[in-house]
Amino acid sequence: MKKIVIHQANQMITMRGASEQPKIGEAMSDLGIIENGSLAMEGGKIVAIGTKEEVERFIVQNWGNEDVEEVNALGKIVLPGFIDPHTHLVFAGSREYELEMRLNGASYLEILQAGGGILASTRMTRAASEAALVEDTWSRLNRFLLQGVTTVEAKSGYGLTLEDELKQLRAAKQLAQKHPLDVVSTFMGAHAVPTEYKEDPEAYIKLVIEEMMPKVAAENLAEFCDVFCEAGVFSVEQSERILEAGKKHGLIPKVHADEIKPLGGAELAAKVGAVSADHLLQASDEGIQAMAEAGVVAVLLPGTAFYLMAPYARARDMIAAGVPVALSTDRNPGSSPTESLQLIMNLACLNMKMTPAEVLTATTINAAHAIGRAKEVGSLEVGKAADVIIMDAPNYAMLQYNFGTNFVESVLKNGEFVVKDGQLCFNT
Ligand SMILES: N=CN[C@@H](CCC(=O)O)C(=O)O
Ligand SMILES: [Zn+2]
Repeated sequence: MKKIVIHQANQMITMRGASEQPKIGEAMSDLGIIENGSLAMEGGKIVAIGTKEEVERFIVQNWGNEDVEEVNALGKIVLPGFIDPHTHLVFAGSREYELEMRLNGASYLEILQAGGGILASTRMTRAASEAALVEDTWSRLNRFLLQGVTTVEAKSGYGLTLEDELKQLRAAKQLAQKHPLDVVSTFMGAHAVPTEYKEDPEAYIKLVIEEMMPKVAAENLAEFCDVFCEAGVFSVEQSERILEAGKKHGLIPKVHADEIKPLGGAELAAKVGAVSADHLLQASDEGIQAMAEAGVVAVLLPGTAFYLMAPYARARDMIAAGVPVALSTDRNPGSSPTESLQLIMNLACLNMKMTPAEVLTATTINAAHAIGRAKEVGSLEVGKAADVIIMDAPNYAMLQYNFGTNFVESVLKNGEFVVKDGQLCFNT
């Protein structure tokens, strides 16, 4: 089994100690940094981590003279692979013309209500084959990997018929099997009411609950169920029904909550026991409190606020209230067309006043909690997957001092190099 050791990082950012519960409050600033730290991996897992001396001792005692690939990280930082817990990854086509419509005054919801937005991507995705979706998405995953993202969540929701939702989820499953990046799927049949059900949204909800969910569960195509709980899309009451039905099929709830209008999505997430509530630009004080009490992770998406020119979520109030905060790109073709999680961290820092330390917690261990993967990834600890980033920066504060810069030099996924010297280097 392949053995690799990374020697002497300026800062080895471990994120240790939060695999059971996400980090909240001040703990979000504790990165578990080991100065001059080293890391040994074997068989895809981390087998030793500590100071240079501690890891050298491990190697002498356990590996003797066996072949070891040695990587020098002197002057660099090493951290867990980033996790992006909210994307609409699999879709066909693009909507560049909408940017100009929005610049001329049309709102995101107006475009959707006129049959554009999500519904435009739905038309293009319906027309695409599963193979074409896999091919289109492949390059997006590559761009994520080049940015240091090693696990990504992916929602359906551009099919909106039984067959097209299954097609999107099957494409995600193929990608999970073929691409080195881990893809974790969420069923989001309730992303919009498709045009053909405009006059009878209840009939569409029936289709989602009675036909889509059983098939998604039977084919084991998703772990989570998400709903766009928004004015003019799905009401709080409809969202609750959908999420409760999902639970009966073993699908863990997530909510697109309080994105554009303060509807009560945060409160709903707490009520149904959602693992996360996402967006939250308009979340109420009561909603934030309810999330803190129920331990719902707030997945904040500052790229969407930036791109929709909307007010940012109140990250500071959430952290003060004890809500675990995670960050994500919300990669999608309408409200956040980017794979740059590092830019998202810059936006979170400068526009939501999250500190350089907090944004790293929010994109590693807390993001892992938002998709139920915190026991496997999100921190550098013995026994966890060797998903590791080496960044060409002397300390983590550099990542937020600069903006729009990709500091990733190398990425290891399950103990194998997938990016080296800034270039993809995996075989499929
Ligand atoms: N708000 C709903 N869904 C996506 C946008 C999808 C789209 O515009 O295609 C989001 O999370 O921002
Ligand atoms: Zn979304």
